[in-house]
Amino acid sequence: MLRQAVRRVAALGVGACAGVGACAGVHAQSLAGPPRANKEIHELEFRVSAAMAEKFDAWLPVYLKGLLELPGLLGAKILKPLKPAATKPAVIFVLGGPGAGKGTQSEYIVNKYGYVHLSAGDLLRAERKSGSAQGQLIDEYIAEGKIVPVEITVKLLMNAIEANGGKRFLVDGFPRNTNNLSGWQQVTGDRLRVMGVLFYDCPEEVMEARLLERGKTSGRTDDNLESIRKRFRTYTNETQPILAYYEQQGLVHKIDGTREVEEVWAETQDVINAFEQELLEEPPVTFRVHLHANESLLPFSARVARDVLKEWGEGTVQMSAASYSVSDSIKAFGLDALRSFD
Ligand SMILES: Nc1ncnc2c1ncn2[C@@H]1O[C@H](COP(=O)(O)OP(=O)(O)O)[C@@H](O)[C@H]1O
Ligand SMILES: Nc1ccn([C@H]2C[C@H](O)[C@@H](COP(=O)(O)OP(=O)(O)O)O2)c(=O)n1
Repeated sequence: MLRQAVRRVAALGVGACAGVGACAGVHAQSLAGPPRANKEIHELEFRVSAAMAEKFDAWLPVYLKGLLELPGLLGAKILKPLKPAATKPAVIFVLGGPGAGKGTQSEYIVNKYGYVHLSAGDLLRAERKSGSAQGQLIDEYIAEGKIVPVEITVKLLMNAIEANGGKRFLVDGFPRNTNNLSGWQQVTGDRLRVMGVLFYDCPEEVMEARLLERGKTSGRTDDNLESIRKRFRTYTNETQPILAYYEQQGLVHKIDGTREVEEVWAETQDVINAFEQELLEEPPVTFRVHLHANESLLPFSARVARDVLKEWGEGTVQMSAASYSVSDSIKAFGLDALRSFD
């Protein structure tokens, strides 16, 4: 009987069985074609939960290098460079007028959900205090209720994000104008995943009363009536258009910030829970590898299945394997374009 040009050998959970051939559910899918060459390309596909994808991406090339020591294995290529959304740090922006309750709710979120809280205002105030060259400029902007140039703010934010290495960030009080927004987009590109915007909506008279109260103890140079009013103008003229921008993208979650802290918190949790759910439901990431070998797929696939099970445990990685004769696979996959892992 003619050997099939393509044999889809298995679609199995690595944890489900010890060897490919022994698995229930193994099936052969026949595609017409005469036998060509002895050499085969073994295509292995790994489906990895989004949460594990980054670690798997780091492990796979190292593992394949070791695997190449096996006799009969001629080479290995990783087909798909990895850049899934799931591996990017998630960012939630927290916006609202001065005194709307951004900092208060952010603290609650940090305590319950473990997000890293980055307040643009706090970072700027810390930078000012550190006595850096730009300290005086920051000082003037803050007292005047104006928005500091983004080159300064985005650098502080990115330094904090990179230094922290966390996965979920609350970016509070940013982006506050178009300059903030474009600077952020330029610097972060697609490295971060913006999940949405928490927007605390509160009328000026409520915010003003809160800020004057806060000013009795905050020690902030801008919690006085003159600066507060300037900040309100900046908020209306510069920040509200940013909210409109994100609203158009369906990313804004508006929360009535006038109510008691606990009531605001209850609604905040609903929004964060929805984000958390979204992050959990991230689809798995698929990695594809081609192994070049002399004949016989089964021993290699079984070996990889065992190794993956040992390394990653039951049910973590789903693996399937297929075998192609070299002449067919060159056509099917444009092998010239493949990325070598080394
Ligand atoms: N829902 C609320 N009801 C009453 N006071 C609040 C509420 N949320 C915050 N505050 C108080 O109002 C002031 C401003 O809140 P804060 O969280 O610092 O606002 P923001 O970070 O938006 O400037 C603080 O003194 C805070 O304790
Ligand atoms: N993205 C930002 C955030 C804050 N700032 C400056 C200007 C703001 O009036 C002050 C205070 O901001 P902060 O968010 O700490 O406090 P309020 O929301 O105004 O109460 O910091 C900025 O220049 N750019």
